[in-house]
Amino acid sequence: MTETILDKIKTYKLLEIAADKSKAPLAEVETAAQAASPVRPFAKALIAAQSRGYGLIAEVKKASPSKGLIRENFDPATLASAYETGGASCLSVLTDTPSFQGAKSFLTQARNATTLPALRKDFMYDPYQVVEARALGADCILIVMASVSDAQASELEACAFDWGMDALIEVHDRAELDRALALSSPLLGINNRNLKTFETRLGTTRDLSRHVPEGRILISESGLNSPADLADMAKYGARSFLIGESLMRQPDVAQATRTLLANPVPA
Ligand SMILES: O=P(O)(O)OC[C@@H](O)[C@@H](O)c1c[nH]c2ccccc12
Repeated sequence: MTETILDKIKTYKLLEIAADKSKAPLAEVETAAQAASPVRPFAKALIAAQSRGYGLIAEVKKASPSKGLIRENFDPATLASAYETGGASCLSVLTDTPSFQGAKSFLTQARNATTLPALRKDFMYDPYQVVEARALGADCILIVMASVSDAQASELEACAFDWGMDALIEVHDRAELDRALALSSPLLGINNRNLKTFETRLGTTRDLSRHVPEGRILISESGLNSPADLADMAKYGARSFLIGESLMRQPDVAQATRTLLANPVPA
């Protein structure tokens, strides 16, 4: 089989993690995590927002492997603050550098500029990264089912819970969804983008949503551009959204966020 972008990411990520561990051993990162800013409730913020309107996890995203540079004028603190002004419930901050031009420091900068809870958006394989996320201030971590085993997923989830954080479990197909439902996190993200091919179809949320049981918070992720897209996804039970590119391309991010969230379909 040919190597996918996800395979390439995993290869460099494991090397990065090994290098990070030799620079800052786990005990050191744990000490930093204990001293970090207290956890802000991430899932709760979405639940509260989607009972009144839409929950938005607004993504601080400079570039992506499929689109290249998305936003030239990029200051994580300014963007995060614009998202908060526009009514976002939570932040997502890319900390991966090789594929997304993100940085670990962006997470801390973005979160410190707001009162919003923040997701560390990165490819997680090792509990070390989860503790590191908390040390950077993260309130939630991402678990991409396409790139971890069941055992890894539950280990990462348990570590997030141990540190008081939430975990967003991301799926793209039925098999990943079934594996995700064996975990206990209520936060379930359906990624409309296939991370192996970059094909993006909102049909992914439409198709998979009917297999999501009651009690999970369904988050539609990627490729969402307009209020009409959100209304469409809401018909399928997703009232929370993870959105990056379409907001990052707007000159006035606060106004674009406000416009996107205005006039939610009734719950
Ligand atoms: O920029 P978009 O199309 O609005 O998508 C945001 C987010 O869903 C996307 O960045 C994403 C979803 N899952 C990921 C996993 C890793 C990196 C990035 C992602």
